[in-house]
Amino acid sequence: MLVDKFDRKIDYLRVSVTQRCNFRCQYCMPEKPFEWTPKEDLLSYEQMFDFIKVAIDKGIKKIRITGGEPLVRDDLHKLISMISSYKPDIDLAITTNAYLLKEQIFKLKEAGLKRVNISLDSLEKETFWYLSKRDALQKVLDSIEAALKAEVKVKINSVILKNINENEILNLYNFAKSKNIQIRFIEYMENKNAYIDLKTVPSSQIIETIKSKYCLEETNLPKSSAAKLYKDEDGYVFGIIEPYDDSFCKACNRIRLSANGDLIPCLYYEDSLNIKSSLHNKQKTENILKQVIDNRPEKNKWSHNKTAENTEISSRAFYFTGG
Ligand SMILES: Nc1nc2c(ncn2[C@@H]2O[C@H](COP(=O)(O)OP(=O)(O)OP(=O)(O)O)[C@@H](O)[C@H]2O)c(=O)[nH]1
Ligand SMILES: C[S@@+](CC[C@H](N)C(=O)[O-])C[C@H]1O[C@@H](n2cnc3c(N)ncnc32)[C@H](O)[C@@H]1O
Ligand code: SF4
Ligand code: SF4
Repeated sequence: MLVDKFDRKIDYLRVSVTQRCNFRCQYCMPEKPFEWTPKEDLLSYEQMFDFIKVAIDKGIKKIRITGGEPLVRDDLHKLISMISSYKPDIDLAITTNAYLLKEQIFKLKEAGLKRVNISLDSLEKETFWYLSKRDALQKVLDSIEAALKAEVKVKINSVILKNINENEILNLYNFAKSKNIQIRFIEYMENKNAYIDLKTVPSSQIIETIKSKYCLEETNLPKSSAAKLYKDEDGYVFGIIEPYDDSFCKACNRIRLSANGDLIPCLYYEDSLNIKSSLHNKQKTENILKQVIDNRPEKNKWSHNKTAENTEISSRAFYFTGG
């Protein structure tokens, strides 16, 4: 079992398989090209799997494949299949913008994928384009249908931004509710790769907006993710993710592997150790894993510094860490 020095059990690994993406979401990536890690520095699937086996043997029970956009690697089903053959009962999921999901979902499901979290920030064609710089809404909606048809468990993630899609909170809510999909609204997290004029919509405003139509209560459902869960009067459950809040750090169970082999102890700290050169040696890989877990901070950097002039802006790119 993997336990850090704050007595938190680590059983969730997020693996980023690429930094590249077919979208340019304003809150995540600059529009102009920038430097990617050279191809030769990226891990192959075999190398990722070498690490994943060690992690599973040490107690990892949930693996999420992310990116960049994981489905730009159109052979992703191969990695899914390696993991699922090694540990069939693992909670195996991906986080995706879903642009390429419809054509891959059956292969992925067959390979052992159990869940998919889909990013969907707008149901309006123009706003979708404005946010992601791609005319892709219909393809994403078709992919959602395809995933439901394939009977893969779906969640939706929506980042809500001031004056951009804050008017769509209820539409997104009703859309997800009508399909019985859990939606999680995410507070925008400032970072150096995002467009500068973006402003977050606080979770309190999101809740108030939903309360204007529905009666809500906070739930006592078991929490395995960063989301606070609420239930409306019809029993529909949705979530709010407040990245600046540190309350879920107390139960944080996750570490991250980047596409170039950086093992990252916490989303909000710059520290990491690269495992690439150790992968041929199981003992060395285990040692690095242990070191990274020993190095996990108690909580995120912004815990006591939430006012504007004190707040640090993360220079870590979401498309690098996988979110
Ligand atoms: N602060 C913080 N935010 C996180 C962390 N992990 C995920 N998030 C945020 O939650 C968002 C959604 O994450 P997902 O990729 O859907 O994964 P998840 O929430 O673990 O998904 P489930 O396994 O379905 O609960 C990410 O984009 C991040 O904004 C974390 O460790 N710390
Ligand atoms: C980095 S993306 C990678 C996976 C995939 N490309 C996708 O968009 O779902 C993972 C998650 O991070 C979220 N994200 C990216 N930048 C963010 C930011 N600045 N603040 C909050 N969430 C962010 C996205 O909305 C997405 O749900
Ligand atoms: S949030 Fe996901 S889809 Fe959007 S640019 Fe970042 S990696 Fe790509
Ligand atoms: S901020 Fe760090 S410690 Fe807190 S939940 Fe995220 S990864 Fe875990």
